[in-house]
Amino acid sequence: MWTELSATISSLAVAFFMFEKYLNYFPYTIRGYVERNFRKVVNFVNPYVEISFPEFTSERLKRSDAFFAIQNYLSTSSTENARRLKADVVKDSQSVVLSMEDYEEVTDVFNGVKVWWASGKIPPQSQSISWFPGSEEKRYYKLTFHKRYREIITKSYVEHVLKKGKEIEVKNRQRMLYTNNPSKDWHGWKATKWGNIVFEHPSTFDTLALDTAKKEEIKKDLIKFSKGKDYYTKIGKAWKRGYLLYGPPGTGKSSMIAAMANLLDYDVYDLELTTIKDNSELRKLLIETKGKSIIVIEDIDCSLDLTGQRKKRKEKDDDEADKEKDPISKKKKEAEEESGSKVTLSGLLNVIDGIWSACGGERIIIFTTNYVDKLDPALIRRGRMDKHIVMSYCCFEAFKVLARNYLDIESHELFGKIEELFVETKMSPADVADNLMPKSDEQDEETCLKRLVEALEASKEEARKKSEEEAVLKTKDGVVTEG
Ligand SMILES: Nc1ncnc2c1ncn2[C@@H]1O[C@H](COP(=O)(O)OP(=O)(O)OP(=O)(O)O)[C@@H](O)[C@H]1O
Ligand SMILES: [Mg+2]
Repeated sequence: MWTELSATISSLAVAFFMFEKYLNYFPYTIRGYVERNFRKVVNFVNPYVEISFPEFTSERLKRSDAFFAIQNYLSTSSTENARRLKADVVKDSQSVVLSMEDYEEVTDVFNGVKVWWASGKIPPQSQSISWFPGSEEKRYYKLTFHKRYREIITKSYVEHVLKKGKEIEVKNRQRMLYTNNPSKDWHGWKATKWGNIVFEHPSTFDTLALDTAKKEEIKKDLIKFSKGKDYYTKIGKAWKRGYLLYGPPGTGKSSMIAAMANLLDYDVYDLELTTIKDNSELRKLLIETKGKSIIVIEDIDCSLDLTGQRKKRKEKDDDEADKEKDPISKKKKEAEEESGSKVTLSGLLNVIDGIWSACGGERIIIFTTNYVDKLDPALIRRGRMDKHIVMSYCCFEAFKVLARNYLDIESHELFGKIEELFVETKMSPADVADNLMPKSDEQDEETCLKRLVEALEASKEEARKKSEEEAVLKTKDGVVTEG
């Protein structure tokens, strides 16, 4: 009896295999009918359940996130099992990610339950000629398991696969630096609002010359934020954080942004406000940004006249009536409006923490400026710009980081003199770095350090002269007023 039963099962398996394989050769009109009835018979004896995950969801153009998560998940297990693999080169040709070829099958075990994954594709139904090769093919993954484990597989296993797949995607993804395209280029074939290139800035917190305690504080703040999804939900706040970086030129504001992106593995969106026409365009741009990203507006004080906008508007209202009457000033006003950006302070505030800002989550917004006093207080209040970081002139501790990075030295006899000079002189880390950098093979550390000492002394002398001149001017002023 057993022999007979096993023979029946194997013939059924063979029949099923043949059926699946040759189904496509049936005439299209009767294919559905044959398949339906055959499946009825098979389902009666087949104890296995199948779930398929198609590449495209119902909206034809949107690729399914689940499909990619599964692809990534299977890339780890399939490399050991599958015989035919596909290779994808990621991270600037540095590593290869392998995934299953079409019609391959691999097994996986979850909590002692065995499942089968197979990949396949449905060939195009129509014989149309397409500009995009392969665009009509519909690929899918098929998960097969015993119906006894339906509960555990549909509830826990699928969730586990999607989660792990997303984690792998984050690890493998190439980070991007985006910048907004002018809105006149937003239309047409394949037009996108953001242009992108691979983000490869080498700056890290280790190479950043900054007070150690401050560096650690910023790092902790960033890591706490990146892990804070549940916390932000609990307190009812959008998962985003604003940083304001301010300080004189060359003090490392841009380098700090790159270091932050490298620490958290985030993409960077460099937002150029001057090319955005109005508030609604600004909002559209923001909606198109992805999570795990840093949105940067550099030199916010120069980007737009956001500083005095509120005040100006008030003044404007007063003499609006007079100007409207004058045709020349009306024309001028129109021309100004056409050429310039109409992004307003309130538009920007809305984007940072209005109702729209919550779309997506896990975003850091950074403003940089050289003149913090010029900014409207509303723009930088806590809650909008949660953390204000001042980047100041180089101190001795910051110098030691630069000396280690640029010259590979921890100490030198000139360090004592340099420490003294730093107390009295203001020099940006960019200038210090420039002096420390050997300009030819002949220049050793001694030469570079001496050059720095000379530069510091020159700067000290200059500062002394300047303060003397100011003192003279002040006394003169005093004499004049008294006189
Ligand atoms: N704190 C720093 N640590 C390490 N390198 C620095 C630091 N500050 C400046 N540099 C060096 O100086 C160069 C200029 O720095 P960066 O562009 O970050 O300055 P910035 O503050 O953004 O200046 P700006 O206000 O003009 O935009 C960088 O290439 C970097 O090598
Ligand atoms: Mg900069």
